[in-house]
Amino acid sequence: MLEVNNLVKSFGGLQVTKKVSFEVKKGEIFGIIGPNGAGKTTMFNQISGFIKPDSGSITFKGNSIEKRSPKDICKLGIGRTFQIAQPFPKMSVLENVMVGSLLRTKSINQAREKAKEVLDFVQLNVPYDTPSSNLTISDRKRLEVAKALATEPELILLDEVMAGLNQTGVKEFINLIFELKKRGTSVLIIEHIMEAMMTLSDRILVLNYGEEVLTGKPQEVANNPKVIEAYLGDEIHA
Ligand SMILES: Nc1ncnc2c1ncn2[C@@H]1O[C@H](COP(=O)(O)OP(=O)(O)OP(=O)(O)O)[C@@H](O)[C@H]1O
Repeated sequence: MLEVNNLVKSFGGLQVTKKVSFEVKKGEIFGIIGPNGAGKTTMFNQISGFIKPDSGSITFKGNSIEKRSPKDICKLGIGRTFQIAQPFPKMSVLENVMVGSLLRTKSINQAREKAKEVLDFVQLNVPYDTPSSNLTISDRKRLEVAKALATEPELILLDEVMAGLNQTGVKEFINLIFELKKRGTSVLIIEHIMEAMMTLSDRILVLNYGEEVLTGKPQEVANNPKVIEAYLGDEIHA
């Protein structure tokens, strides 16, 4: 479904994506992990068109997308969330989600119905007219996912949607993501909560300093000494 090939990106002298390649299959939950600054969000930004790679290619359902705009990429079927959720603060939760659903329809009524359906699916259990600025962290995360889902993605990129949640919140999110998979949506996920990544992911790519350390099943990744070293860094030598 998604193929990333030899992707390279530098900011000034800092190379943050170093010839990274991977593919996400239809229906798969594919995780990306790595220490802070490893280049995970930069990878999402390239896939979703917010920054352009210096070289390499990204193909989605056979379409080359590395030079396309974020809107075109979203229309093709890739939705994303942002690490720092930024809802439109003066708008209600329903209106926020309608911004997403209006990508697929010009009818306000249809957009509203779609937005309600998505809000119910993510279990954002507040009245539809609640101003988004009044939401708790956990509900903001749900709204962030709802906005992305309203664009009807075939592949959704989730960037640390569980950060800051308590254990119950994390469990609820894991169930939600499994539910997405059941509905046929492919998922590319970045998360620091290792337990969640190990439970959810079919396969995991480990990045360190912009480079692939390993791609494998959760168990292979958890037991790999290179991965442990990437995480512990200097501590392991101390
Ligand atoms: N627009 C930018 N300009 C310059 N440097 C950037 C830019 N965006 C990211 N970087 C740098 O690129 C590196 C990778 O950042 P990125 O946000 O992709 O890491 P990450 O793996 O997502 O980290 P975290 O887990 O902390 O979110 C960091 O050193 C960061 O400072």
